[in-house]
Order: sequence, then structure tokens, then C-alpha cells
Amino acid sequence: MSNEETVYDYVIVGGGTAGSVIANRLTEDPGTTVCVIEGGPDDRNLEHVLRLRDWLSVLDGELDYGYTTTEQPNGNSHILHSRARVLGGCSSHNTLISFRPFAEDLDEWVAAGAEGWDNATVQSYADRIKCNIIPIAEKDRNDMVKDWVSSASEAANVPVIEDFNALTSHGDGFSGGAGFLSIAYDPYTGYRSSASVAYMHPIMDVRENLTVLLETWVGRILFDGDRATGVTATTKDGERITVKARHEVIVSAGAIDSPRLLMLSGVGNAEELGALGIESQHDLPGVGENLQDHPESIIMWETTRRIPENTVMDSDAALFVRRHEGDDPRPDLMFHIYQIPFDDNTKRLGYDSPEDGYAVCMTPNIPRSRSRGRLYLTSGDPEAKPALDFRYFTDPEGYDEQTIVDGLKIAREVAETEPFKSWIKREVAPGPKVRTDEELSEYGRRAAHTVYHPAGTCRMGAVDDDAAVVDPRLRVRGLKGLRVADASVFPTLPTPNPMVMVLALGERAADLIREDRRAEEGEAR
Ligand SMILES: Cc1cc2nc3c(=O)[nH]c(=O)nc-3n(C[C@H](O)[C@H](O)[C@H](O)COP(=O)(O)OP(=O)(O)OC[C@H]3O[C@@H](n4cnc5c(N)ncnc54)[C@H](O)[C@@H]3O)c2cc1C
Repeated sequence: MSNEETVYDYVIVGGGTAGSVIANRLTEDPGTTVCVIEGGPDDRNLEHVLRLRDWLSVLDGELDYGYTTTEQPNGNSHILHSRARVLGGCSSHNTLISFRPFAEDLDEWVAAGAEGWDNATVQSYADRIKCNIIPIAEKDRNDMVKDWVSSASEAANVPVIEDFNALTSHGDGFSGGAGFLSIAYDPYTGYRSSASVAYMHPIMDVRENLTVLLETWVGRILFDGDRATGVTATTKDGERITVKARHEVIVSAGAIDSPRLLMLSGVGNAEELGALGIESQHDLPGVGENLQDHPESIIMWETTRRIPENTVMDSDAALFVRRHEGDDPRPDLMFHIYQIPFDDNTKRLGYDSPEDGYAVCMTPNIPRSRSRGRLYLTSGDPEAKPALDFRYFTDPEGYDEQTIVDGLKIAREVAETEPFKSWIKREVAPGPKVRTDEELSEYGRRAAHTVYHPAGTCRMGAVDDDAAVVDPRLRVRGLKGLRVADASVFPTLPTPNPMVMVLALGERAADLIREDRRAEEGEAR
């Protein structure tokens, strides 16, 4: 690669969910050059990645960074935080459940200083998303899940919802409901409509202004004074390269690797970095703080008869419940159904698992968990994985713990309600002997898992908010030519699954980048 070829207008670190969107939008202008540097391989020939139903086979393998957590005294210390190492990022191995964010989630963002991220603005960016987001096709709706939707609706006293997103984008939102999910997929082939499928495949090898470096790992951001000028990276063959950015470096490496890269580049808590032998580039103590997740637990049953095989990805429906009274209309408990034994944590606790085809689970999760954790480096060695201390179930009021207890109880009520009841042979985990709140809490927290939604570690906030990492235009505070655009900038997690919010954020990030460049060029004239 000649020197000349290694200078681009924009360098994007991470061709994941947000990075793919930004790369596509910026290269719509033939005069703008973009280099995407992605740690994982191309997904175009990876059948098990493209076929949505095979999602579980991608977890914990060579395409998964497989982060662990620090010890969680109140929760489960054994959770594996899967993060995809492949083009498209987590949208290439997730379940592609697609919820538009709720209006009140965005009201919360604006109140937290994220000016311009109001509901009307964000919904207009969600309208632009290219992924094929549709309610699950009729052929993929199996009879057991249909019965579950009907029982969940009756037991929780909530309506059956035909299209959750229609209520969010065209209605008044909703406070609770049960229904089949909307998924980003092609129902004819069963293939993903991930960020890479929708945004990268159509333009790779087509747009001459787009360069994609695959299986190349960015180790450091380069600075000239307070301006980011490029990155150093290591290719698959071990070659060290430097890629320069004429205008900006955009970090879209995800909620774990974005703060990690900033810290390895000297952007973070100067004192802590100094103790690890990392020279401070810019003291920004918020980097890695505000780590959030949607924690969940699990109840598993054995069925009386084989579960029908038609499905999109074995988790096709959801239930939302609002327990509280008061002004906030949002639901405060969410449940996914799993038509398979989702048994990693129950097995570890000694529970058996029903034969394949005879297990069904409900996983209550905490949509707005109150526990907050942090991510930090334990060494200056760039190879060392960062420590993830989610501090699960540590909120002083015990809100998170109570939510899981309530969730397990509501799940049992669903299983007691026909027509789903007739599918249930026995409760496998936690089992009928676990009954009191104390017992349910102990089991629920030890068997807890993640819905795989870490976020918030490069929090966006007002320009004068010293604890924020990026300003509302996603620019790293106090530095020039450097933005972060991915789930790490979320001030708070949206109530439902966050991928649509990440895609919409990518869409808006591209607009902000273009606007700022026009403004800069205007000033320069
Ligand atoms: C198993 C699983 C299931 C999920 N299911 C759903 C779901 O159904 N619905 C939903 O809404 N959300 C779901 N999520 C969450 C959702 O997928 C993520 O929140 C979202 O995709 C995150 O997007 P991102 O752009 O922040 O990061 P990512 O998509 O993770 O992108 C980061 C990219 O950066 C690359 N990278 C990282 N560091 C470097 C580096 N130093 N150099 C080069 N490249 C680098 C990575 O390889 C990756 O491609 C799920 C997540 C997982 C893991």
C-alpha cells in the first residue's frame, strides 16, 4: 500500500452495526473517501452467519470476542458477553429483533443533555433504515408460540399486538402487550438483513471511494496535538500499518471496544491510565463509566409434545408488562420466549435440560435497569481484554432484583393459562419447590444472563457536562477530528432491544459529520 493510498477523508474503526451505516452514507458522495477498518472477516460467504436461524452457532466461536465479567457478588459471574468479530458486527450474529425506540426513552436522552436526539428527529432517522424490518411472516409463526401469545395476553391482562413498531412510529406507543416480533430478515430465504447485508454488500467492490480493510485490528488512535489524525492497525498477516484521516476518525467499535481503544490511546481517566503506564493524551474520566445492560433471568419448562419446527430464530415473540402506576406509560418488564433450551446458566446450576424439541423458556428482563457498572483496563497491554464490571443487582433500592422476582412470577401465571398451559409437562427450572421471593431472587440472580445489550460507556451529554465523553454531535469532548458513534454513546438504554436505535444513530451520525464538514469548509472560505 503506497503512502498516498493510506490517507482518506474518514477512517471508521469497526465495520459493525453503526459503522456499516456511516460508511454507506458517507460514500454516497463520490468525492468523499472512506476507509473502514474491521477486526473480523467478510460475511458474504459465511452461510452460518447469513442464515439467521443459525445465530447460536456463531456465539462463543472464532467469530466471537467472548468477553467475560468481573466477579458479580449479587449476580452471575459466569456470563459470556458475546460480541461479533465479523463484518456487520453484532447485527451479524444477533437475533435481529427490531424495535423502534420509545418516545419516552428519547425524552430521557434529551433530559440527560443529548440535545437533538428527541423522538421526532430520531424516528425520522429510523424511517431511513435500509434493513428489511417486518413482523414475522405467517409461515414462521408456530402453533405453540401463537398459544403463548394468547396466554401471555390473558395472564398479564395486556392486548395482543400485531405490529409493535407501528404503535411506536404512528401511534401513541404502548404500555404493555404480547405479540410476534418484528425482525430484520428476508422471510423467503431466512437470511439476515443485517447492517452488512443492507448497507455494505451492495456497495463493496462497487464504490471506488470505499476501502474496507478486513481482519485488521486498530490498536491506537494517532494525534497531532489535540487533533486525531489517523490510526495504527495490525493486519491479518501481522503487518503494522498506519491509516491517516484527512478529516475525522470515527470510532464505531461497540460499547466494549470503543472505550477500550480510547483508553489505549490515552483518552480516559489520566490517573488510572498513568498507573498502567499509558501516557495521557486527554483526561476524560467518563470513558468506560456508565456501563449498562438489560439483565434477564430464565424459567424453563418441558413440553407435553414436540414444538413445531417453523420459526425465524427460535425466539419469535415477546411480552411487555407495566407493573407500576404513575405517569410513565412505558412497560417495566419484558419477556422473550425461547422455543429451545436456553440452558447455559441452568445447567451450571445443576438443572437437567429437556430433549431438543421439548423445551420452552421465558426470559424476564429489566428494560430500565438501575444498576450501573464500569469498564476499565487492567493492563497497558493492548491484547489484554478490558474488565467488565456490570455491578448487576446492586441498585440500593433493590429495584432490579424485584423486577426479576416479579418476572418469574408472571411467567408462571402465563404457564398456568390455557392454551399455553396444555403444552407444559413440568417446570424444569427453577422448579416448583422454589417459591418465596427470597428463593426466586436467589435463583433468578444466579441464573441471570444478559440480553447482550451493553451500552453507555462513552456517554453522550451536554457540551458542559464534564462526565460526558461525547457531545450531542458525538464529538469526543476536548479533542478535534474524533467522534464515537455506536451503542457506547447511549446515555441510557432504550426500553426494548437497542439495534434499531444503533442503526438510527448511525444514520444521524453521517448527517452530523457531513454538516460539520460543510460548516468547517464554509468557515475556511
Ligand atoms: C447475541 C446477541 C444478540 C442480540 N440480539 C439483539 C436483537 O435481537 N435485537 C437488538 O435490537 N439488539 C440485539 N443485540 C444487541 C445489538 O446487536 C447491539 O447493541 C448492536 O449491534 C451494537 O452495535 P455497535 O455498532 O455498537 O457495535 P458492533 O455491532 O458490535 O460493531 C463493532 C464492530 O467493531 C469491530 N471492532 C471492534 N474493535 C475493533 C478494533 N479495535 N479494530 C477493528 N475493528 C474493531 C468489531 O469487530 C465489530 O464489527 C444482540 C447482541 C448480541 C451479541
